[in-house]
Amino acid sequence: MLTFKDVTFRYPEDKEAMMTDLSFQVEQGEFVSLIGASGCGKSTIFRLINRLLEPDSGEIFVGGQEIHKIRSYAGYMPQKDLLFPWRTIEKNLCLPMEIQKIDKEEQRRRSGEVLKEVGLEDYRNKYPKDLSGGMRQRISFARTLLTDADLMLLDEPFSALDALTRMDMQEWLLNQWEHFHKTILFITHDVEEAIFLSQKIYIITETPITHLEIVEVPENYPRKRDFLRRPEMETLKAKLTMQLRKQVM
Ligand SMILES: Nc1ncnc2c1ncn2[C@@H]1O[C@H](COP(=O)(O)OP(=O)(O)OP(=O)(O)O)[C@@H](O)[C@H]1O
Repeated sequence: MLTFKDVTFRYPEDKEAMMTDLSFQVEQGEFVSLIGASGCGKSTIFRLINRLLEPDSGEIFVGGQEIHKIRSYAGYMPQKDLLFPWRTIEKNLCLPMEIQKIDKEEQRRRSGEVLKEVGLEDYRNKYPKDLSGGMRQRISFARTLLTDADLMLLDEPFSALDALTRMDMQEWLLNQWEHFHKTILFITHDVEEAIFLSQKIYIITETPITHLEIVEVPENYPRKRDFLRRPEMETLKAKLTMQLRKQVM
């Protein structure tokens, strides 16, 4: 689904490259978390996929095609929901479709459908202020779904939520993933969140990034949270935490 092939990138202001000859793949339908110390380049990888930045060399492919040759191949969900407070939930969901000049009836139909999928159809005419943090992130996820892209880039979407809502949202997200069969690349700082959610964890171990270390999480879905308390998972959690701390020290 996603391929980085020998990608090199340096911010123009920086002396050193952020990544050199970085290659990795994410397969269709996978749930992959991307972890690494603060400032190591996780969001830069997302910006390269979104084409907010261009590599100095190398290629990025989605679905086997070079990304500069295709449109609407990735949906992006940021940490903050970025909903407009003066627009109703429906109007917020319709905004990207308005920009694409999609017919009003079709906008209503599609936003209604997706609101039902995320369990918030009764909130169509409410405003963002009427919703809890978790609900707003569900709306933000719904808006990402409306891009119709198979690849979803989720950048720490739950980091601003309280611990209990965050757990609910993690379980909710896994249900959505199983339902929609999307490919998810998920940035998090939380090692336990990465283990609970993903099939594979890609770790940035150094900058410039030359490779990603890959760890597989040996647990089938649907997952129950108590698998995190098993000794081998505690060991994995300790190993990943140590790896991240080593980068900071
Ligand atoms: N526009 C820019 N110009 C120059 N340097 C930048 C720019 N944007 C980011 N950087 C630097 O690039 C590095 C990687 O930033 P990036 O946002 O990708 O890190 P991150 O791993 O996502 O960090 P965090 O976990 O804190 O969100 C940082 O050191 C940052 O200061």
